[in-house]
Amino acid sequence: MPSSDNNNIKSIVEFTLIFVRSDEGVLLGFKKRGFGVGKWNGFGGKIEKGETILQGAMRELKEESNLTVSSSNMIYVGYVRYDRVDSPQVDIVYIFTASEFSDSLEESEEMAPKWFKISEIPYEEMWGDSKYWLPIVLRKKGIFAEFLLSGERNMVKKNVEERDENNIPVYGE
Ligand SMILES: CNc1ncnc2c1ncn2[C@@H]1O[C@H](COP(=O)(O)OP(=O)(O)OP(=O)(O)O)[C@@H](O)[C@H]1O
Repeated sequence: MPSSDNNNIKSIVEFTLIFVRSDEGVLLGFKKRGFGVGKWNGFGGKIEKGETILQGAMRELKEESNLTVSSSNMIYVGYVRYDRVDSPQVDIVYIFTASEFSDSLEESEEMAPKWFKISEIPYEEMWGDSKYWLPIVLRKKGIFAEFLLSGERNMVKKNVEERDENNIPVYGE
């Protein structure tokens, strides 16, 4: 039976996000403009038409920090799904880590990069959901997380699952 309940029709927007690790800790960027301005986050952005998720993640890291990570050093750890009660847009954010990289760190027009010790990550100056799942990623575990948001960014519901390496979630499966 065809349905007139359009609340379940969602438009998916896919993003990438990478957390680069080194002896100095984890690399975050301070967002200087656009979505998330004034917050610290990993590096990433929208996946463009014609590129793979992996290519998108590598391109955004390069654009925003000048670092290069080869595809074999990109580690996919899972994804975070953001649904909204008041909008049909669902954001899927594919999360990567890497600890091998080349080229020098540079500030970009979008991001000011800085290394943080794990114990000094500024969760209060990041998106509010990060504190629920980033610690899991930094313990080298897989992640599946879903958040239901309303209004400006109130969290209505959350589900955060730590995953083993043989159970990393793939969106759409
Ligand atoms: C509720 N939903 C969300 N909550 C928290 N973080 C989210 C998110 N949805 C996307 N993200 C991340 O935020 C950055 C967007 O960056 P954003 O500047 O929009 O992307 P991109 O560089 O492609 O922008 P331009 O369109 O080129 O300006 C990028 O790291 C992406 O992973």
